[in-house]
Amino acid sequence: MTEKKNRPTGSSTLRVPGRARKSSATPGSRLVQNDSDAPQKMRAQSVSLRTARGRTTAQQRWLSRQLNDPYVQAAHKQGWRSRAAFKLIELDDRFHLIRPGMRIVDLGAAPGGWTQVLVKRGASQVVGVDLLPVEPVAGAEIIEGDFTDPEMDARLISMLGGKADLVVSDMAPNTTGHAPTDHVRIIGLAEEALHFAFDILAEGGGFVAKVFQGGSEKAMLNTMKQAFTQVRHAKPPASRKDSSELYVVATGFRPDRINTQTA
Ligand SMILES: C[S@@+](CC[C@H](N)C(=O)[O-])C[C@H]1O[C@@H](n2cnc3c(N)ncnc32)[C@H](O)[C@@H]1O
Repeated sequence: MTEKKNRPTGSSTLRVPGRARKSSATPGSRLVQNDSDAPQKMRAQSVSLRTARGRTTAQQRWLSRQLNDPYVQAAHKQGWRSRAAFKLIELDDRFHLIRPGMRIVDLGAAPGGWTQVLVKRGASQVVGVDLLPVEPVAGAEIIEGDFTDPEMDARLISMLGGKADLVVSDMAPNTTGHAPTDHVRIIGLAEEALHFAFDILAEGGGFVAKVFQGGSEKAMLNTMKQAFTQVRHAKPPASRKDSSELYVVATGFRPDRINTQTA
């Protein structure tokens, strides 16, 4: 198993309802919105005025965007816990990543939207982890904890009880508002996820991770190109246009191509 301390730092088209209708989905309702570009950004804008209802202007803006977001409304209607669920649905529709009977690890699972999709699309075993608590998802096991803890890999591997067919990571650190810092942080998480994938993936397995548009992930991409048959970038339609997030999708894991330098 790769030691964490040695690791580098660092469709069917979705039919969404029209934008006009108001939804009952508010931040207090069951649908939890924790995409990387949401409340953290709000917190970063610390200087803001409070409205008559006690919300900051940034909170007011976020709420208004939520209420007018067709994906938020569709998630609420269809029972997904996050609008992020649609990102995985769209990625899967395009790349055919999830197949019945698969064993899958879900990194950064809260509030559980991707986990729901994985189970719904037939995964036989789903193991997830998040810093935040996640309400149980039938058919999945989720640990509350930090994926970067040195013992977390072993815990996840033992819970899965065998090799994984797919590792997905939607992990996003709290954003600082300083793009280069945010980029380095998210790439650090994605690299950890990749090296974990090297430890746990079966031959032919797949890997999906959230990254931010930037440039410094070249080293990670080169490593991935050695270890997988195909590596592509994708920005699913559900990913907000004003967010620099995108996903790297690697398929056809080739364990024989992993050498000590790569791992
Ligand atoms: C965008 S959300 C994931 C949304 C999820 N895919 C869904 O559909 O519901 C990103 C998550 O990454 C988690 N995260 C960030 N850093 C983490 C870490 N070091 N270990 C575990 N989870 C982490 C955050 O707590 C957050 O819940």
